[in-house]
Amino acid sequence: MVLAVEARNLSIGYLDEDDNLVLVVRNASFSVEEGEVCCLVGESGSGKTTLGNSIAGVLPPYSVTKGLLYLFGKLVVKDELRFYEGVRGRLVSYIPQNPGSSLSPYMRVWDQFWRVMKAHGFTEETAKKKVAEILRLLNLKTEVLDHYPHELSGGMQQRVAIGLSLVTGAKLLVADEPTSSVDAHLKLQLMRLFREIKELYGVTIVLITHDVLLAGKICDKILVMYGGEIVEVSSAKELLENPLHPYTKLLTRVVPVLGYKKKLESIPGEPPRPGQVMEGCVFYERCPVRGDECVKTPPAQEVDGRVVKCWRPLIKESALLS
Ligand SMILES: Nc1ncnc2c1ncn2[C@@H]1O[C@H](COP(=O)(O)OP(=O)(O)OP(=O)(O)O)[C@@H](O)[C@H]1O
Repeated sequence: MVLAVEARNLSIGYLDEDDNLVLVVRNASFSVEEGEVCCLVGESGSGKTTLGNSIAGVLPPYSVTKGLLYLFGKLVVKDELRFYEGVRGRLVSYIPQNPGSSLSPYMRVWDQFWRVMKAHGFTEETAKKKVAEILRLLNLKTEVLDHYPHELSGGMQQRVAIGLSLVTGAKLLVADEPTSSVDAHLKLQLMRLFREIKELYGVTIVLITHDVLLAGKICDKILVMYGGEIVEVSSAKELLENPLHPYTKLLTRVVPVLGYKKKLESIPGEPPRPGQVMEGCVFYERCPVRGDECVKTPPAQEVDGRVVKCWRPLIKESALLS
């Protein structure tokens, strides 16, 4: 089994105006197998983008890293040292939050493909073939190649940007909230597209989303983040059918379901502030099943091949949560 991503005690932070280190990802240890579609889910500010950026090699230079990160066995983060040279584009491609805005407004679509592909050693003939294949997959007509991005709809721009991330042949795609700027119907289509991409090209995909139900529809594995920590890692099916962490359970109730009238609930209380020093469990303040032991930091424990960071995993449905 090849691991596309392996993180060991990875922490990431930024320096605040007083030069204090604010950790926004803490001690993340997880792996993503080659060919898996893995989603990072969690509320806004939980550290998903920062963790995704570390995998994609797009962390800002002023960020601070600790711990280890490997991509396909290649060490890319070793504490404060980073080794992304030759990795971005070749091993990993990044699709930003608003992919359309990553396109150059001054170049026709074909020129944008050609610029990238030329740099990766394609001839014009092989590039044209490859682009035609990718456009078919993305359900785009070849006419888009003659257009400037502003002449295309937002959804088309998004698919062009996804196409650009595929042409270099990277083995790992990281997409940050790729569905944030499209309507609910297109969301599912776009997420399914990622699955098709995985099936056709065998790439590993890391998707960042706050929508755990959407994640459940297309992912193999879900990592749930809360307050900078990974609190649960599970297969998508098991996580939705039987969430182990109380936070995961609550998270599945706050997302609207397309086509169903469902009363939405919110999770009472506020998530921790970035850098807030916490004793004990990171979810303590908002947890409906907390107990005395939760003032101590829970270890990441394995339950039936899943990982949960909680003293009181919901192995049985808790009466307090129903
Ligand atoms: N470049 C940066 N410089 C300083 N602080 C940052 C930077 N990027 C993110 N942060 C801070 O790190 C914390 C985690 O942010 P991050 O964007 O990783 O979370 P997220 O879960 O992806 O949230 P969202 O869904 O809103 O994007 C936030 O408090 C944010 O303000």
